Amino acid sequence: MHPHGPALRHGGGTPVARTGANRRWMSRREIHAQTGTLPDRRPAGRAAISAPYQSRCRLLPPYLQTCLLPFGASGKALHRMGEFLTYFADLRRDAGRQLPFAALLVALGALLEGIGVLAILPFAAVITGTADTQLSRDLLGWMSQFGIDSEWSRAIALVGAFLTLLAIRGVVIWQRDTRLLSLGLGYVDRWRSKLFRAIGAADWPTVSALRRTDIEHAVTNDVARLSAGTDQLLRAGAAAAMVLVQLGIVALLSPLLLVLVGVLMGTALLFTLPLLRKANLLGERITHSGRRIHGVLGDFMASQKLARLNNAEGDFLSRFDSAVSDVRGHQLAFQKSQITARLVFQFAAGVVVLTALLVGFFVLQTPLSVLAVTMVVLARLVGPIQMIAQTGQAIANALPAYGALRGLYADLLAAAECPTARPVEAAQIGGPARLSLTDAGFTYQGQSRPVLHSVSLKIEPGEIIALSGRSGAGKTTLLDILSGLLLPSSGELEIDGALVDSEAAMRGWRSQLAYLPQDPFLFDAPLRENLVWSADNPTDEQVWHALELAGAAEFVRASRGGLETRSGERGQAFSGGERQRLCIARALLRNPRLMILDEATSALDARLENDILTRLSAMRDRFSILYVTHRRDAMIHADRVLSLEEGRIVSQ
Ligand SMILES: Nc1ncnc2c1ncn2[C@@H]1O[C@H](COP(=O)(O)OP(=O)(O)OP(=O)(O)O)[C@@H](O)[C@H]1O
Repeated sequence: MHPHGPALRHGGGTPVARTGANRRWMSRREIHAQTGTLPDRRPAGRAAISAPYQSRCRLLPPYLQTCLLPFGASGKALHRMGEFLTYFADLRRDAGRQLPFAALLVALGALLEGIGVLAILPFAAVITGTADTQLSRDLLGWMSQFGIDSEWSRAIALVGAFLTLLAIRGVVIWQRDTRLLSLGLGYVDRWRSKLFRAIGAADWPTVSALRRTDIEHAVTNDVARLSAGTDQLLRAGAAAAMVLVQLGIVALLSPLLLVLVGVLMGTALLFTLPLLRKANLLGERITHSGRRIHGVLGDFMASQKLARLNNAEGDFLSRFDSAVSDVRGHQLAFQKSQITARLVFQFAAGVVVLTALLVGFFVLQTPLSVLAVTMVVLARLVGPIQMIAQTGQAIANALPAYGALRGLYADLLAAAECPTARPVEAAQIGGPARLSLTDAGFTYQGQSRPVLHSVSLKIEPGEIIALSGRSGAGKTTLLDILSGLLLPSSGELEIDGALVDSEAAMRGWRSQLAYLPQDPFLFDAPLRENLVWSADNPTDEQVWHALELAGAAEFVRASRGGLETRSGERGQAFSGGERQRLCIARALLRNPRLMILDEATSALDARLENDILTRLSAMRDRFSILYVTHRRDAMIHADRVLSLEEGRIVSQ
């Protein structure tokens, strides 16, 4: 056995189920623990976010469902409540140990607000010279124990106490608000980061099936909506605490008033309940139309040149306008319903305040100072209660964004490659690889027709093999299997005698090879960054050497910035042939044991292609080479030429 064989076999991770390309490396129980949701048992290969996304949510506990159903709560409403509870539990879990402290600050802030309001009573007593409540009498008595008897000394003491209270309240509220803000921001940051990681960790069939613009929309728009909703929810939590304390004060002053206020406030809140469903529906539509905007924009940017050449900008523009106007329409409808709710509530609140005043004065004969405090309390309650009602709408509107994020995350986790796989560095092994593929078959997810049928292929160390075949014959699919991106649906891949049959082994194998796809890719970054990106800190000397071998040194030297030249978006600053040569240099810097070129020299003229293949062939003591080409001239460098036809190797 090859000394490095076990490294390919092991690396941790237990497959839960393994059926060719549809593998699961994390159990459903694990996924549930991380996301609060259970992924479908459907294969992960086609995990594109379907729109509208069917979020799978943990349902409400059965006892709650039983309680709510008689009140006409529909299945959809229960589903939405379940989704909200899942979101809330997720937020709570994420806040972790910060939560009790934040809750303490919220409670303290609310209490200080309440005490501040109650301080009006002794003030009123001092100003009017009458202590008409027990609280004022107690406080005045307590002050006279300390010799604070005169009106002036009482007023000064009260002003001093009030200012101190205000200062403490300021500090607590500042602490509370900054904590809540960082809780909310941290939560959405972690969502962004875990999505990003999950994309990186998901297997190739899943990731390649995702639409790039859907991912962009999820990581930007959906997360931004979740952020706005979370921020409002946390602030509403603080407001709710304040409302509770102030209602406590009303209860202290006059329990009957409390009942009155409670009944009328409840009625006002009920006005907003029907709007929740609408807010949720509009949220779903905003998510859907937002994705369309990203999709059209992505297609337009990717096909700029073609769109201009075909005068097709108008088509993109009308699709874009239609999606933008849809989003605007839904947002406008949502804002209108918020405005309606606000106005309805303000009207109801006016009725409450006036009723409380009239009932208190004429029916209950409440003392004037108590009535004054009650009015202050009620006036202060209107804002927070209104905010709580609006938060309900905002959350209902943001829940579809949360559902989309959670669903995408669950799909990605279900397709996660073994997270503990430790790839073996090529430099540690060295020397060209021996590769053996036996009876490999492959069928793409959702397709009935196999792309590859019983393909067997051996590459000896240092061997150079050319692969040709018609378009669609399955060449790229075969290369993806040989490079450990796809697991064959049947058959086996062995590297140096070790079976590549697990995610860990696939990751390990990928770190030992260099793969040059048909479309050479460069980031919008300096050339140096582009070249050393996947290598192990090469020196400038090594970088230039690789550039020489790839036939790229000359034009890099000639460019004004040298290695610091920016390559532009997707390498636009260089021609197709130059990009290919830069990518070959990057591949060489990886010290690969197998070099795979999928028509990676197709943009070069025959002389340059010949030149580069000659130089690569001279390095067969370092790596084996497998290259796809259709040019007869290019095949002369190969020891063997294979031809693939309809998924079968027909000549060797
Ligand atoms: N992700 C995918 N999902 C479903 N089918 C796919 C996928 N990728 C490729 N196919 C199908 O598999 C077949 C082989 O594709 P492949 O890209 O391997 O061919 P190829 O020989 O490399 O073609 P070309 O020379 O045109 O690049 C094609 O019929 C293609 O439609």
